Amino acid sequence: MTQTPKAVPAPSNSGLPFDDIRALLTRIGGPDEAAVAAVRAREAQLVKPAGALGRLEEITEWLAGWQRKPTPTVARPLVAIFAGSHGIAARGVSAYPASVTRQMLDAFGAGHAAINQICSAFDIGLKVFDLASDHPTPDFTSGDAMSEQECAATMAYGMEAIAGGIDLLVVGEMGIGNTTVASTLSAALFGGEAADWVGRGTGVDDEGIARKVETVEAALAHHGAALDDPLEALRRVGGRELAAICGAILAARLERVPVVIDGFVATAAAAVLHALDASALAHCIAGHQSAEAAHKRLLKRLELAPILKLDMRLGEGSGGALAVATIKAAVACHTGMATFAEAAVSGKG
Ligand SMILES: Cc1cc2ncn([C@H]3O[C@H](COP(=O)(O)O)[C@@H](O)[C@H]3O)c2cc1C
Ligand SMILES: O=C(O)c1cccnc1
Repeated sequence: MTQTPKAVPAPSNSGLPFDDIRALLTRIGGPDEAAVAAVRAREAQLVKPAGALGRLEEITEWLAGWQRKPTPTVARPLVAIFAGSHGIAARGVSAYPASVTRQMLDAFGAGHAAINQICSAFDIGLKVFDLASDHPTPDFTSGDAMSEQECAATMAYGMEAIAGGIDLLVVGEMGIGNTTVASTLSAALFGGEAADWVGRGTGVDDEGIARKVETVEAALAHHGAALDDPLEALRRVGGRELAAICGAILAARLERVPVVIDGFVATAAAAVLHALDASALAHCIAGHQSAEAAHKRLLKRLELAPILKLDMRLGEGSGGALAVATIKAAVACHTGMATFAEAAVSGKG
């Protein structure tokens, strides 16, 4: 595992950093239809009843279309864990202390966490991006989590996740208190009652739930109509790991790397891009549906169908990494199976 050095995102020198992000969004294109057609043509000849691999066939088409090649690969998949810390954690919105974020970064480095085991079980690379996690962002019930420059620079840092020739990216996160961040951002983007977007996260009790609802409501009241712009919502009531996830997803689109989104927190980050451009997540797939009820709600809004439902509520990219195993199997079937002719098996009568 590679652990990148601690980095405090440098302020960007460009006058209007969010304009740079919006400009990148205008450059996103569609999938390679010829690659999709090639996959379909081969799929039809493989030695199985037509369509019998169900969603695996769709997954192979999706991968080929966004990798822009007729024979898709999952040879260099990577889980990127983005880590941040949050001023709102001091409001008692998590079942665990904020110090756990730093301790878990050490655990990732030592190979002690769940994500380490899943990545090694399926031969997936793992990189941790520490987004100044020793410096919490301000409490967003009374201020902004980030300045525009910090938010844009953090998005740019997240873009580094696609470096090194990877062919599939899983976006995951670590940051005590960040399910409340995800709830606030979701409420800002989609409206509805705060309670609809709040869940137990690491396992808060009913009082913890009440504090989470109160935090979301206070943030919405403080920022008001400024949250109508999705990038403003991200910088005001988001967090660094969520901004970096947005950057990573956007860069992946421009560099032909399909993306597997992990749980509620990662999906809330992705929702910012969707709010900016409804086609911005077409190269993304939902790895799983987490046990956090708001995740189901969010996936529905984004029209993303999860590959797995395992009642997981961990984060760290864990559900996304498990989905990579399924995606690998889909590609193995597509590329390794024989055709009816090669296997000398009779076709449909
Ligand atoms: C030991 C430990 C390992 C984790 N790995 C991911 N998370 C997850 O829990 C946090 C979000 O939940 P909340 O909003 O309730 O704090 C994030 O750090 C997330 O990735 C963990 C949490 C803990 C305690
Ligand atoms: O679904 C998630 O992303 C999640 C749920 C609980 C705790 N941390 C993350």
